[in-house]
Amino acid sequence: MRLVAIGRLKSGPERDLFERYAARLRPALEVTELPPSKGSVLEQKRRDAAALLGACPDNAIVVALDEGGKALSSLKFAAMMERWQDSGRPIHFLIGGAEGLDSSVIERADAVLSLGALTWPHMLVRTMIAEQIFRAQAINTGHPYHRDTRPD
Ligand SMILES: C[S@@+](CC[C@H](N)C(=O)[O-])C[C@H]1O[C@@H](n2cnc3c(N)ncnc32)[C@H](O)[C@@H]1O
Repeated sequence: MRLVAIGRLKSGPERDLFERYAARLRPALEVTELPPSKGSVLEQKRRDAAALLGACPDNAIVVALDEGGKALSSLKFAAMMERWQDSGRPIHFLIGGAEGLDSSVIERADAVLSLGALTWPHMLVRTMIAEQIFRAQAINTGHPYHRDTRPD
């Protein structure tokens, strides 16, 4: 399982929080950080997209993080994670840079996931997806970390 992101997560509280969740994940969540590209907005998006997709093997399940994607419940995300893991294919989560994801990434993606309609900075997106993967793991193993106690 791999997270591929544009930009570097520097030492500090954001990185500590990401690592707190990432350390709990089985299989491990490897991280590939790619340098932000230069050029016009369009060029940056295209170059970032080429780098992001270039980091994914052909058989990868590509999960693009984009605010325009599908906002799933944690239970639905957990069910998808279980299916993806059962497929035996490597799962790659993709996070865009300052200019967001190019349409070529959205087209290649097996799933486009939204963490809500708000735009989040990439370092928070990393932590949020790591936490949701951990939550999915807890749901799929019956661990009490996830309490499904909302009203019907
Ligand atoms: C700072 S945001 C980029 C914003 C960019 N201007 C745009 O319009 O997409 C950096 C990356 O974080 C991720 N991201 C930000 N907000 C998100 C959300 N609500 N849901 C899912 N991913 C999000 C996306 O991968 C995005 O490319």
